[in-house]
Amino acid sequence: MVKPIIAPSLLAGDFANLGCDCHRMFDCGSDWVHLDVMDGHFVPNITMGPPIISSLRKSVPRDELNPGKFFFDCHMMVSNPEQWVPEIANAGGDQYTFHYESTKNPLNLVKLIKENGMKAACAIKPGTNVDVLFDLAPHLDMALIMTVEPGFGGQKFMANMMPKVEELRKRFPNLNIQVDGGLGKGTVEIAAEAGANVIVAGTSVFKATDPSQMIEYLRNEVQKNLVKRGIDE
Ligand SMILES: O=C(CO)[C@H](O)[C@H](O)COP(=O)(O)O
Repeated sequence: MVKPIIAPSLLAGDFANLGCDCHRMFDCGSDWVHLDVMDGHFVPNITMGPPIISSLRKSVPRDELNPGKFFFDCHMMVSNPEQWVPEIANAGGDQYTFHYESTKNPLNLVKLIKENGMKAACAIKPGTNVDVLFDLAPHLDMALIMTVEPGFGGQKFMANMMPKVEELRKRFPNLNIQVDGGLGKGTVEIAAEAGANVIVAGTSVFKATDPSQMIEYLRNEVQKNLVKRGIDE
């Protein structure tokens, strides 16, 4: 059974005020915040790394009574993802999403992430076949189907990625399936219908007049479809 999880991407926030934006998103009802780590090598952009995540964690400490709260979902768009696992764990990351395309041994990497106390997730770029996730999925806490080429916010949602989501959902009814890129009103409906339950949304949430309403809208769209499939928690 899965539930709707809405993860605003701080990539669309104000980089001079990331701590405030992080608090604002949780105050607006987000389940997670999505932190896009880019190294300028795996993708043609550079964003944040362990020092910023560590500062954000100090600004938004974990709630010991509610361990799932204030969840940092770290999307590692980096070459050599093995290198950063301990640092992201020490910085306060809760989930480590590596790219399938960036590692030679995904299963070993999953083990390393779990040994470091984080949840393990694997992402695939638009050009990567979903089949690569079938053997790995039973070991994962989440799979991420990219709906844009990774690297930049504000791009157009690729609806032709939905067969990947459908195929994964058919095979793994209890897996968290995340979509990332171009999600908002008009596209979340398509992703939710395909079976996605974890929605990353940067531009649509940060540019909304009322981010709380947008987060609620995204959550309702996912919930409706999970109920339809009979897999809601
Ligand atoms: O991973 C990303 C880019 O690589 C971002 O998380 C993603 O693009 C979200 O931004 P938006 O909702 O504005 O499309």
